[in-house]
Amino acid sequence: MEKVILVTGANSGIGLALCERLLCEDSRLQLCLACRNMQRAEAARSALLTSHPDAHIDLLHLDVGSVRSVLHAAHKVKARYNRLDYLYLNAGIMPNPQIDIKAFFKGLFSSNVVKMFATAEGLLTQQDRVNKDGLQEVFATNLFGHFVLVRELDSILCQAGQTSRVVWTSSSNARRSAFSLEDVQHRLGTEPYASSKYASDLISLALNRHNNSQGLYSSVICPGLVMTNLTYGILPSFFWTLIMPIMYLIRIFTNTFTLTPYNGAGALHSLFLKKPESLDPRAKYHSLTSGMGSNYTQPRQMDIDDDMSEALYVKLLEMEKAARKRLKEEDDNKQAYKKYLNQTE
Ligand SMILES: NC(=O)C1=CN([C@@H]2O[C@H](COP(=O)(O)OP(=O)(O)OC[C@H]3O[C@@H](n4cnc5c(N)ncnc54)[C@H](OP(=O)(O)O)[C@@H]3O)[C@@H](O)[C@H]2O)C=CC1
Ligand SMILES: CC(C)=CCC[C@@H](C)[C@H]1CC[C@H]2C3=C(CC[C@]12C)[C@@]1(C)CCC(=O)[C@@H](C)[C@@H]1CC3
Repeated sequence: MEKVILVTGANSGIGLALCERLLCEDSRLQLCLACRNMQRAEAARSALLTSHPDAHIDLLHLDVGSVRSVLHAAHKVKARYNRLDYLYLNAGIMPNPQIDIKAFFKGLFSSNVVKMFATAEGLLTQQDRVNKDGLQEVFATNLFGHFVLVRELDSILCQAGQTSRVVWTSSSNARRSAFSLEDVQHRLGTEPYASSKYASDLISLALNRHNNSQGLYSSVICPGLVMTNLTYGILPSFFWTLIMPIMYLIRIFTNTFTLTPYNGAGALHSLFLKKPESLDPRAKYHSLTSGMGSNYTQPRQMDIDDDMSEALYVKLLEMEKAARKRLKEEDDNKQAYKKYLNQTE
């Protein structure tokens, strides 16, 4: 049987570019596009089929920000496939981003200018909100839903005599100082995106510790700065169009300005080609682009430690248990109410 690959957030940007690159690599792959909006998912499948008419592309409804949707989607995946070779955890959000203009101009004339363009450290804040599960939306989407998905798919990811891979689309915006074990959802701060991405770096390390012996390997990548719906949400699109020539100019000095989704998906693609045993669990694999526009991948050590990653892993397990309990209670209450209605009729 051909390799089975599931990509979350596959209908646009980096996720869609990854699917295109994977099909160019091997058009016989079984691709599963896991998306929250089926209309956009259909459009993505049509676009992929235009360039690869014989490709095997399935769609799966998945709202990674909802635990119920994750459990339902995982159930469907297990019914559809008897193996899962690659699970790309790519869906992500950055709601209500705000740029600190003063910090931007200050950074522009400081020795930290290259770092500022690569990581946006000190430049970017977001306004988060609580979702239906009672969780912070950024945490729920970028981290927790994906964590529950990996756990739920464990039976087809960890199979005897076979290796499987989980790849997280993290970011160079991930920063230890934006994350706190006392506030893993980042309820109290203004950098939920940086916090959620740092948490995904930690969780990847923990997944390796707990699952390598069963043949499951986890890695993290950073796509660089890519022009997608996510980045277009940061500033008005006319502004981006206006500064595009400047962006290409900056790329001469900053290899992290990958700019196109194709370039951004470079590290995701290169991990597909690498043997899992050869990967460094403490490295983040960066998509980079030279001034002339050629694309390459480079591993860089992450600022993470085992104790913190284990502590977060334990916390997420507890949160997962609580979420499952809450959903079960909801289902039981619904059942009891239905029964009551039937009896009173
Ligand atoms: N662009 C950049 O410069 C960088 C991006 N990244 C990361 O790359 C990843 C992909 O983002 P990018 O391609 O840039 O942006 P896009 O907005 O184009 O892609 C994000 C994808 O995630 C999906 N998504 C969002 N929320 C959910 C949800 N609750 N359930 C299911 N799918 C969801 C979106 O679906 P929909 O179309 O329905 O919204 C979309 O398909 C993200 O994790 C992002 O954080 C990291 C570093 C830099
Ligand atoms: C290029 C010019 C002249 C102005 C743009 C300034 C900022 C809008 C821009 C500078 C660094 C960028 C950046 C990101 C967003 C846009 C910037 C802040 C990200 C935070 C986008 C999402 C990510 O995950 C990061 C890897 C990006 C880091 C750099």
